Amino acid sequence: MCAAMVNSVASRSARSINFYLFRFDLRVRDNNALIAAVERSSKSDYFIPVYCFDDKTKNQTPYSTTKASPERTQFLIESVASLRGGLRSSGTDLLVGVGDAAEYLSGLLSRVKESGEEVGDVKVFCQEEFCSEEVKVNRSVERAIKTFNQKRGHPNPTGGGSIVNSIWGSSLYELEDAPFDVNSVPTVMTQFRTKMEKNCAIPNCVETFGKGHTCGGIPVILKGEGEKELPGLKDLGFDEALPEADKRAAFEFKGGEENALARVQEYIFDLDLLKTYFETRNGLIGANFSTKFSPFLAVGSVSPRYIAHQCRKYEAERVSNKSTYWVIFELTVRDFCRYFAKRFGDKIFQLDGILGKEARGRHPNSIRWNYNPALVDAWKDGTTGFPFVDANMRELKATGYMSNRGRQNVASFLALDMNQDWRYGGYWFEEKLLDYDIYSNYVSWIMAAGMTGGRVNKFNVVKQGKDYDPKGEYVKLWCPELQDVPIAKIMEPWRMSKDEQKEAGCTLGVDYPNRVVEMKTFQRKEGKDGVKAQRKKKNKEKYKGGQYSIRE
Ligand SMILES: Cc1cc2nc3c(=O)[nH]c(=O)nc-3n(C[C@H](O)[C@H](O)[C@H](O)COP(=O)(O)OP(=O)(O)OC[C@H]3O[C@@H](n4cnc5c(N)ncnc54)[C@H](O)[C@@H]3O)c2cc1C
Repeated sequence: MCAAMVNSVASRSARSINFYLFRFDLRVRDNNALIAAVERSSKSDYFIPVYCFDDKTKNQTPYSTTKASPERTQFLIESVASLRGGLRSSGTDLLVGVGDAAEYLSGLLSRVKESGEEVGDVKVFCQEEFCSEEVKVNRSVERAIKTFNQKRGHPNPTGGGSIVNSIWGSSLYELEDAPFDVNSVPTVMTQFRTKMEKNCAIPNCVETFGKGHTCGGIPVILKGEGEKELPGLKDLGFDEALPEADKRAAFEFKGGEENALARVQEYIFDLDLLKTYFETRNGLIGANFSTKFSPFLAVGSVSPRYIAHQCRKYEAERVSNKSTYWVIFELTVRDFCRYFAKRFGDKIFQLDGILGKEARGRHPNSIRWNYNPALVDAWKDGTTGFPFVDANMRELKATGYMSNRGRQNVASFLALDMNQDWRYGGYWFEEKLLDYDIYSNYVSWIMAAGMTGGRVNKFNVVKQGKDYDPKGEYVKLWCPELQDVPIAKIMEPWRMSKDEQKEAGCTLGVDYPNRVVEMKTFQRKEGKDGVKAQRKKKNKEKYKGGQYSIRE
């Protein structure tokens, strides 16, 4: 149908409605998808920011986990509250629903229509997400609005092919600048990073929503909706009150954009920690060995570009070194996970990852996966008898955080030492992590399990414990029963004699568990793709300074 005909059917007084559906981009600053949506709307259109809480996070997954912990849900509530505050300061509001987004949006539309107001075209904008659950939400929103259009006899019920408009966002590098198409996203991080750094500059931040743009308001009938209180934990299926936070927790921040920006300012400038990040990043205890930006990035309270620009500012004002670059490097790893998921979609959730079932038994990385509930439970509870694994798993369970070093070790241990279906680990992380991010989590898991086809990093959890926790402080923090075990044996308590166990007040099998599995000696592939060869190559790759570029 041509535009002239559409205009002739829709009344002149009808105002179009553009929804902006927030998901993992809960911020008003440097939100390029939000700004693009405003730019695609006319000032005479209504512009309605919306967030819909999932009320099914308490449901069981096929891996006997839930979709979120109460702690992460609380962090999310704080983040949405902060977003609403930010939108209000920008002259609009945030309408908040609980449950199905499609039902919520069509309910809002019906209310506008029932108020007697004539509704023009309806569009929904959102940040692009590319795994099945989010795509399913988009499809059901598309269907619901099409049905609304059909019922009201709109001449163009399908919105000309796309009612829902997904816009790429929350990455460091812009998709359209990438020197490859989506089907050729490199599957090896080093290749991805080199290509991005060589060919792309990190774009400038976009202006804060509401500053440079005037957008249409919210229909009068829906104004009260924005005044509704946000749901609490109980409305989302959890107990009202959270258990008291563990005093040993490394992450002790509240959610929200202001808190995210405050943490960026604190870490980079106030505490002046950026210049030593490379040396401290493998730490295990406390808030400051790494940035702790991840929970904020996961819900989108801050953008990676904003962080990159703050790093560049720091470099200009204070010092530029390997550490200042390395935070950008890590954000590039985050990008890698997003781009990888964009290319492979739901394969990141599948047992054989991108290798596919057909490679089972034939690919060098192939594994015969098992599922032994007792072993998986021991892993989850931190009772495997391997102190470095147990300390990390107990920290995750008690606090929702685990260092990157810890995550790599426990993932490798579950998948490659215990040989358990890695998805039990992926889903457990999904439930527990405060910084759970669909792409970073599942891409990291399939990489840990060797299911991307690249190099397999099998971690020796005893050696890693000795290297990264040489005094056993971290292990003792989370496994206090090992407090008096001699330091030489703290990562392998099974080497203690009966007398030593008695002296340490730690009898194996009574005070601390016996090992649930033997650690395997893993036959690594050698040759040009082998671990030794790769390591040699890596050691040659010296830091040459400022490898990323930024649009000033
Ligand atoms: C099995 C496994 C699962 C993981 N699951 C998640 C997850 O659900 N959410 C998540 O944000 N990170 C995940 N990571 C990556 C990493 O462990 C965390 O991002 C990091 O520990 C968060 O702490 P930080 O913010 O202090 O990180 P920093 O070391 O300060 O790094 C700065 C930022 O860079 C990004 N980053 C750093 N390392 C990685 C990485 N390996 N992969 C992707 N991004 C990275 C994060 O956004 C992080 O906030 C996972 C890693 C593994 C091995």
